[in-house]
Amino acid sequence: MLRLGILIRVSLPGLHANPTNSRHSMAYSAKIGPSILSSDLSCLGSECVRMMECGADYLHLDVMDGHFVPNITFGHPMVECLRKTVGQDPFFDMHMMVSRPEQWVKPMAAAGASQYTFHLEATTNPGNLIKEIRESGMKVGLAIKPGTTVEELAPWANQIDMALVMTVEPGFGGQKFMEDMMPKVSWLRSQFPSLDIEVDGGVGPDTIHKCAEAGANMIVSGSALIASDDPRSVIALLRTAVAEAIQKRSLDR
Ligand SMILES: O=C(CO)[C@H](O)[C@H](O)COP(=O)(O)O
Ligand SMILES: [Fe+2]
Repeated sequence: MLRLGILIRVSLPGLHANPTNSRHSMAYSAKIGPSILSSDLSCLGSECVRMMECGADYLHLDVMDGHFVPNITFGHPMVECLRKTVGQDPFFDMHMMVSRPEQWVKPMAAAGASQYTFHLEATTNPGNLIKEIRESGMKVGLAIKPGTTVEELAPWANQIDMALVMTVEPGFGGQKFMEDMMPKVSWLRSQFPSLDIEVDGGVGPDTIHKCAEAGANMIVSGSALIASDDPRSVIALLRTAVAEAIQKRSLDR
């Protein structure tokens, strides 16, 4: 039986697009981040605590503004309350499905966000936004919608901590997983072997193996996990699938 959360070291000379300027460490691991979008929103704090107690590695918090996507969720005041409820330790990955993501960097940092994941489609100046996020003390995630090519993300890959490949059109939980996004993940993994690569949308026990084989290591799961009678087992299953794929990839080298 594999130990959960297996960590591997990768060393593939020549494959990284720009190894000398890369921010990525030479290790990545399987991490599972529940999306609490599908939970009872009147109990967000206790749902976050429940997910962490069930073995989640981080929390994926979906911020929607009703403009970039046709839905509204919550903003930084809610994040501040969640931080107080769960304490300092849990990692908050803010999935910012908002227009003008620049305007929420400082409020989110002050509220206790750990990583600010913005959409490439939402800004005209990704370089400046990356700099502002980092100066605010957060990690940087860069997300692309299904219609955006991975080549458009590539120029920024060495400046970010995580790339998010959306596997549904952003806006709603509970949608069908888009398997045709997997070539994007495979390409990113081949070009940036140590980059954290996240998938989000329709991911659960039925679809995790496609994501893991393609090379994703940060797994967002919403409805499949939250609605489960046994979220602890689902989290363990997802993590094991990713950890085994990481180990297989390292052995294949
Ligand atoms: O960003 C999102 C939607 O835009 C959510 O994170 C995502 O949909 C997770 O929920 P599910 O696993 O139910 O698809
Ligand atoms: Fe999300």
